[in-house]
Amino acid sequence: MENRSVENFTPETATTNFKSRLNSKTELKIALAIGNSRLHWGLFLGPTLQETWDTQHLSVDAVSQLSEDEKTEFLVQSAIAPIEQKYAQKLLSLCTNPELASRRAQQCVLPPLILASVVPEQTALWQSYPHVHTITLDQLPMEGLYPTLGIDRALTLLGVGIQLGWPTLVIDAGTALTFTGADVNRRLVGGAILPGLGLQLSSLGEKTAGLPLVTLPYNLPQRWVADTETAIKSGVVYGVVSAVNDFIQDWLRLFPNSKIAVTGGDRTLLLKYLASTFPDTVAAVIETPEAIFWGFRNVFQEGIEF
Ligand SMILES: Nc1ncnc2c1ncn2[C@@H]1O[C@H](COP(=O)(O)OP(=O)(O)OP(=O)(O)O)[C@@H](O)[C@H]1O
Ligand SMILES: CC(C)(CO)[C@@H](O)C(=O)NCCC(=O)O
Ligand SMILES: [K+]
Repeated sequence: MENRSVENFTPETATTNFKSRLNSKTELKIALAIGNSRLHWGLFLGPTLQETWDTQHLSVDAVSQLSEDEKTEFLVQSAIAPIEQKYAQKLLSLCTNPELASRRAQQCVLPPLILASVVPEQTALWQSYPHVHTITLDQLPMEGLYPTLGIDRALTLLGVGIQLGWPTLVIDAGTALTFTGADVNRRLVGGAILPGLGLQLSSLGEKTAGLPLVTLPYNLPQRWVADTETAIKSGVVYGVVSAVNDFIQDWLRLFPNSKIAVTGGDRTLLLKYLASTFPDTVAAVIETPEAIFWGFRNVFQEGIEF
């Protein structure tokens, strides 16, 4: 296994790596986790996660107006351009012949794209990428998964469990806020789903006549307040931290030695609010922004051919 971390991975070494690895189809992989708000990308060289980045969803309408070849070209560019930009390396430089995209894709070494998606409409778009594979629940070495469980929850749980140890509780502060826990036998114990911090704010702003759209405060707001904006912030923030604290405490009663990880786009703010309200609880929580990619890595290591 390669002993290289994201920290000491420079554009220079990347360029060398890409050049030397371009012909090794199995080494370079692009992992794409499709969430409800955005796309989360990870670049793997062998088992090593090199880089992560986020982008917007693709526009379903815009893509549907493209011809098949244009679609392929667009998807390849969407996946590859951020990598080329980061490493100042033309991944497809051997393939600049402006011929048909599909022919071009066939002739080039294109990293396979491995999807884990909870948004079927977005999954469908990516099927025109020349070398795409979708991870499903049955491929994960875990017990007790129920058929409608989100693949993001399962993959993240697997990643954290393998990286940090079992039992494991994962809190994903994304569009939805989820709790997902498994025991020492990698068996899903269960979890819970509630609207995420951002979604609570946007639904109040959008579904009421009298409430404005507000953003998440940088610090813990006052609890008892006499203005509308802060009252919304107070309700959402104190509601969420109380719920999170309560789920964690209950989980620790069941599994006193459990690892507890928090991930998702709102994790840093959530941790900050928790630190101000339940410092003892937050001391037990590990911030794991790349947790879902740990899950991808495990799937890659399981020996499934992509
Ligand atoms: N640059 C950003 N763009 C969009 N959302 C962001 C950004 N930075 C932080 N966030 C926060 O991330 C939250 C969404 O989290 P995340 O991106 O993890 O969700 P998701 O993975 O798309 O959704 P889910 O996993 O719940 O389906 C939003 O509530 C928002 O407040
Ligand atoms: C809960 C979300 C939206 C979180 O991304 C996703 O995991 C999902 O759509 N899950 C399906 C339902 C379930 O996990 O039980
Ligand atoms: K839905």
